[in-house]
Amino acid sequence: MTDDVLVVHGGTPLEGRIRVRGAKNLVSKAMVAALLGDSPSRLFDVPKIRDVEVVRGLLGLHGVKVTDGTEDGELVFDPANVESASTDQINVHAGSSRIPILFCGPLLHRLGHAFIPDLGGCHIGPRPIDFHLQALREFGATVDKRPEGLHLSAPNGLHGTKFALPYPSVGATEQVLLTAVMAEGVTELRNAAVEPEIIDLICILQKMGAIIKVHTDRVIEIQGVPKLHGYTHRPIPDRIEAASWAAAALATRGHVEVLGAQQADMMTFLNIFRSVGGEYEVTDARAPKLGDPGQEGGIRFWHPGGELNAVALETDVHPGFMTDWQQPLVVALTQARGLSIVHETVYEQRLGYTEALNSMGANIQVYRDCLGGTPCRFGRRNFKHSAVIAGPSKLHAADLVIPDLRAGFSHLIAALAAEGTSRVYGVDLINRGYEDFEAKLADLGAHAERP
Ligand SMILES: CC(=O)N[C@H]1[C@@H](OP(=O)(O)OP(=O)(O)OC[C@H]2O[C@@H](n3ccc(=O)[nH]c3=O)[C@H](O)[C@@H]2O)O[C@H](CO)[C@@H](O)[C@@H]1O
Ligand SMILES: C=C(OP(=O)(O)O)C(=O)O
Repeated sequence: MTDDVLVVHGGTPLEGRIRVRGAKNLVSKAMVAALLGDSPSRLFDVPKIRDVEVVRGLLGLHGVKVTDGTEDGELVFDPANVESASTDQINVHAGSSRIPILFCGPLLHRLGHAFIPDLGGCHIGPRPIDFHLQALREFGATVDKRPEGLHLSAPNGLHGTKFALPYPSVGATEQVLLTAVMAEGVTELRNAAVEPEIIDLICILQKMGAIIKVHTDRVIEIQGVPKLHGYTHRPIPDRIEAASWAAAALATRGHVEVLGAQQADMMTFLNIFRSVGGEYEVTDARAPKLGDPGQEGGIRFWHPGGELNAVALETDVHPGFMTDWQQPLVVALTQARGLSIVHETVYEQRLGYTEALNSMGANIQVYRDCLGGTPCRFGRRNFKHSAVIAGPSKLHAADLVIPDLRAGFSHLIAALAAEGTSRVYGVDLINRGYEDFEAKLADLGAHAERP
């Protein structure tokens, strides 16, 4: 752990321009979808992040030939040899990723069986997969959960089903989509997740030949088809990374332009950003400002000076305030005057990082109560899932250890906003979801270096 540390000299506003590429929470699923095609697929703007490396490795173990395309960030997937791949290597740990669970449907369609190693991902709650397993069984698969992972089989193929999610789980919705598209007959999914990344995955599957209807009130209907072909796709940009840099601009009283950021995917964040007192300008390549014909699309975020305002926010499924936006933004809330309230309703244990912020001088109290407009699944279940942030607090440097991906970025922002020199340990974890973040910090004028 000693070499995995970043020395951060705080107190300098971040100023400059960075670019976000394909969304971490879509690109990895698009890669899995390529397994379903009977011809090659091309995916553009793939960020160089750990989650992509893990899925690229797993695809390779399953016989998919993954090569770099001609454009920077382009990957080409050739699934021709999946049936002949030897799968004895598959007991590889999923590492840091949650994606392996999404291989179930595609492998069952291609091979009639599958082994899925245990899952990684952020430690922000139990993160059960009961909805996934229930759905797979409803499609006709047998699922045997063992200590080393999941053993699945569907010798007679998979058939469509009617399935209602108890909670609009993103992963479980993707599990159903990736399985239903080639199942025999129609599948109706109720209470589905409808995040932008889900809709983009549906666009990819539709390009491949799938028939998917997105009805109102979170109902998705999939007509199974016997075969799918490859796709060519440029994914939606990473709205979580964009929001993370926006929060960094606010916390350090800086000005950051995020090229590639898309307003439509970030509207709830933009509303909160403005309510806190941040300023932003959407730049649209299709509607360039007068006199700036060559303008690229993106969003400029800046701290206008003066004080920030405390706000009350509740994380929720889309179109609510995304849970992954919460951790970076809270650092900016420590700088706002008054009492801010955060009610985290998606994950049970996503506020642990606030202890580190308190060790830097922040004033954050966490509660088991639902401190929000709507009671959530965690009320009276002993989970500290609400926080009150009193500000403004002057942050001072500290030694920090990163517990998970977004808390990692939150610690980075806090170190940048604090006075003095902090040491952020376990910083490599940030590479799981933020491409070239150290280079981006340098581009934005941050004073941070490896010892
Ligand atoms: C790789 C990826 O895309 N990760 C995202 C995905 O995670 P992921 O797909 O794991 O998130 P889910 O939406 O499934 O999980 C949210 C909640 O659903 C419940 N649940 C989920 C599945 C299940 O089988 N049983 C169950 O009870 C849990 O309470 C969990 O806390 O969506 C989350 C919510 O937008 C994001 O924070 C993650 O960044
Ligand atoms: C929770 C996250 O990712 P994962 O689901 O991959 O752990 C995240 O991206 O904030």
